[in-house]
Amino acid sequence: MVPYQIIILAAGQGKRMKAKQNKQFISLENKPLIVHTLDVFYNDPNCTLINLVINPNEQSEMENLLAHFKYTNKVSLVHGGVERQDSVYQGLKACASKDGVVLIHDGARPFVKKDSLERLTEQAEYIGAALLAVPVTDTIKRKTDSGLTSLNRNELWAAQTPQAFHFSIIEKAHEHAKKTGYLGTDDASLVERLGLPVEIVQGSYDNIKLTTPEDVEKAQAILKKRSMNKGE
Ligand SMILES: Nc1ccn([C@@H]2O[C@H](COP(=O)(O)OP(=O)(O)OP(=O)(O)O)[C@@H](O)[C@H]2O)c(=O)n1
Ligand SMILES: C[C@](O)(CO)[C@H](O)COP(=O)(O)O
Repeated sequence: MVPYQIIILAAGQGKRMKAKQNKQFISLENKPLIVHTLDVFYNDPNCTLINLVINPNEQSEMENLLAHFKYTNKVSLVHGGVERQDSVYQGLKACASKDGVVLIHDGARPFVKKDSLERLTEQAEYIGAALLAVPVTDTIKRKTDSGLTSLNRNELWAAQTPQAFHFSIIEKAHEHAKKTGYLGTDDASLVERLGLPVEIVQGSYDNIKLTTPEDVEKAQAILKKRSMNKGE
């Protein structure tokens, strides 16, 4: 059992979702998406602090939501930045402890499983950096001006979140990325650039990120499957 702090990112605009509001407020089985995500960590005794990174324009909406769903402790609101990486940086700066293991997670991934979390935090504590990922099932092509090449699928993994780090490692990785002007699409890539080891922990194909409208239907199907399994 590894105690951890977590940064949950909810400060994006959800443009690809094409919804009227930030996708974090989309209702799934009568609960906003971000509440499904928060519940996983709020109810985990190993989670000591949640820095929920938000868009400053949504401060009162988020405060109302936290009050309505009775998050009475361990959740703090932090203002995010323009890019995902800026939001993570703000979340790191707001962490109460600069020690131990810190997780970084997309608010738009509500289906992370408890056993994945346990394996992830153990690896992060041991190695220094770890992420959930699943083997790629499609054949991936690289297209450049000189034509197509096919990548070796046996070596390819689709990165997910949470990603977990010793605080000092991810802090250093973000400072280095800032200094060198590197903008990554995930946090593990910032640690890779320092030349430090990062371990993959196999996650679940259900740990989807809700990105496009089609993902809402997938999420509803996952929730339905879960409630049927509970009733067995
Ligand atoms: N400046 C940003 C950009 C993204 N995120 C968060 O990072 C997660 C992953 O990003 P993505 O799925 O791309 O969300 P959005 O940026 O909201 O979506 P889009 O790119 O379609 O606008 C989301 O939970 C999103 O809220 C964030 O906190 N701050
Ligand atoms: C971090 C991430 O979820 C790993 O798959 C992903 O890279 C986020 O990318 P996005 O473009 O911000 O959705």
